[in-house]
Amino acid sequence: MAIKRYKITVVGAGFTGATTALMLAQKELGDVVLLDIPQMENPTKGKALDMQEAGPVQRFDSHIIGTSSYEDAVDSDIVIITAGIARKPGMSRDDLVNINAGIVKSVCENVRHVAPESIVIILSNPVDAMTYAAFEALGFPKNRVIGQSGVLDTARYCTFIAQELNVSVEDVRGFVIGGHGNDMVPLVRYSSVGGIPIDTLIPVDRIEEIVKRTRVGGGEIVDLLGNGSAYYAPAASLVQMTEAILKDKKRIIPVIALLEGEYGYDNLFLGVPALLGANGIEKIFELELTAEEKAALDKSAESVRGVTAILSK
Ligand SMILES: NC(=O)C1=CN([C@@H]2O[C@H](COP(=O)(O)OP(=O)(O)OC[C@H]3O[C@@H](n4cnc5c(N)ncnc54)[C@H](O)[C@@H]3O)[C@@H](O)[C@H]2O)C=CC1
Ligand SMILES: O=C([O-])CC(=O)C(=O)O
Repeated sequence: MAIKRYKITVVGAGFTGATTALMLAQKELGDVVLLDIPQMENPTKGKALDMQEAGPVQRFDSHIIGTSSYEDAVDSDIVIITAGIARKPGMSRDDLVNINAGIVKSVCENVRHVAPESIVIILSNPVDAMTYAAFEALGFPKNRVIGQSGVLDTARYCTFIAQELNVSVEDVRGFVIGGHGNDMVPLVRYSSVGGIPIDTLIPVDRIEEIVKRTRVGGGEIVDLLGNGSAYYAPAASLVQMTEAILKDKKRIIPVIALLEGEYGYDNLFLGVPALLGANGIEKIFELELTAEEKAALDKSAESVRGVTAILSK
């Protein structure tokens, strides 16, 4: 019986990339290729070897290698792109657009050649625009180019709801859609705890606080860290998306997808609820929105469109 070992390449071996690689191995989702620039080859090899040596203790058999050669990424099933600069306190994600667009495009040129059948997940910021840049550079069908923001933003939102009510995070459900910026749209009406709508459990002013804190959740961590941005929850989010695809789980989670008319937007990558399975994005769900929710989404879409437009300048 031939059992396939999946190959997952993580480009960028910094905080998010290295954490993702370890979490992927811990879950034995496949063999992991951790890839960074030639100047970082030895540290990348060192991180990979260190992770590999956790295998006997944590009982995983995934192979992890560190490299700067795209030859090692040949025929990857999934490629996760975390390459790029992270923001520092006082910066917005959008400030990274020019430098990270160059990096993401050059990474995608390589990925296109060595792993033409792969499904690519982008993390680099500003991630909505970077997913657009990746889509153009890869030339892959839209179902195979996916950005990560909604899993993370929803995780933050659910964390705050669970803390507010002192209940298990396992029972909290919610959705954050829109762009990965301060205009993102946590959908209170679609949020529940143990099936009970949160607006019957939490006072309006407290819900507003939770929504506000979610919107600046990345900035809260940036300010605390002082010299970089979040990586544990972002890595966990990438791993959840990878697992949904490799196990063909048909999970419904918010991801950044190319919209071609959905929600009234065209030619725009934006966070929306989607079905993730073996073919990547298998379906986009169009939720019914109130006028207020749609206005909030329009505002978020507008700011993503503004940053994405910088790419063609
Ligand atoms: N979408 C999201 O929800 C999130 C996005 N991010 C973004 O992810 C990116 C990475 O963040 P961190 O890992 O914390 O940064 P980091 O600075 O720790 O790591 C970035 C790595 O990318 C590498 N790199 C740069 N150019 C490269 C190239 N051409 N090819 C391969 N590797 C290259 C660097 O050498 C470095 O090791 C940032 O842009 C950050 O803003 C971070 C967290 C969440
Ligand atoms: O805030 C940042 O720059 C990193 C990120 O996207 C997040 O943690 O949400």
